[in-house]
Amino acid sequence: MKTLVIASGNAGKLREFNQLLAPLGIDVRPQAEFNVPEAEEPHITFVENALAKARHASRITGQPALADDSGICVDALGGAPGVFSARFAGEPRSDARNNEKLLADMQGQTNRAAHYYCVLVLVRHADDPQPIIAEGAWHGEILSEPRGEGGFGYDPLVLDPSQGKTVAELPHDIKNRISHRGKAMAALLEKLKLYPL
Ligand SMILES: O=P(O)(O)OP(=O)(O)OP(=O)(O)OC[C@H]1O[C@@H](n2cnc3c(O)ncnc32)[C@H](O)[C@@H]1O
Ligand SMILES: [Mg+2]
Repeated sequence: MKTLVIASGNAGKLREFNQLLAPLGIDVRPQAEFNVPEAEEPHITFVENALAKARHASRITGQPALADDSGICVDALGGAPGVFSARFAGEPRSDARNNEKLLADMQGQTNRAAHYYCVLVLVRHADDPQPIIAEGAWHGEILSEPRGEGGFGYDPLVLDPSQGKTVAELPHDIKNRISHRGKAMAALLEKLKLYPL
């Protein structure tokens, strides 16, 4: 069984990576198991932040590492919160306060279009010159009040019009199939066939 360190401290992401990868026989280990501290995310692009997180975890653990940098990009807010999604309402980070801020910023907006975006970066070792990079997006609309109990982060506010449900109302297997992260993972697994772990 191949071991893969997940370079994330987000419990919601870790749960989804487990659901996506454990059935494939990949032994998914959160970086916390190896006492990897949180990495800096100083960059203005998702891909640079994901690469920084993957390298950081791989350097400390000596294992291959997979990082995810993701966020919600809202058209009427010029793409915000984007790469700053985790800390939209400042420190300490809180999904509840981030969601309140998003609702406040969207008050009176008629254009509710938004998309989730995810970049995954896998490095075999910290100095891997050929990181595997894959991305996925998921388009939806920002509601004016939360619905649903599942998922994490902004999920109660994001409606998938084709499902008629918020992401927090979708069963996790459906979210994993159609989400930004699920699509990025499918693309990553295709690339991994060419360059196995
Ligand atoms: O960096 P790590 O440790 O992985 O954890 P994080 O929560 O800080 O992750 P990011 O820096 O990638 O920030 C992504 C934020 O975007 C939001 N987000 C990303 N994917 C999401 C999803 O599937 N559902 C809901 N919110 C999501 C959520 O608020 C995350 O905190
Ligand atoms: Mg982060």
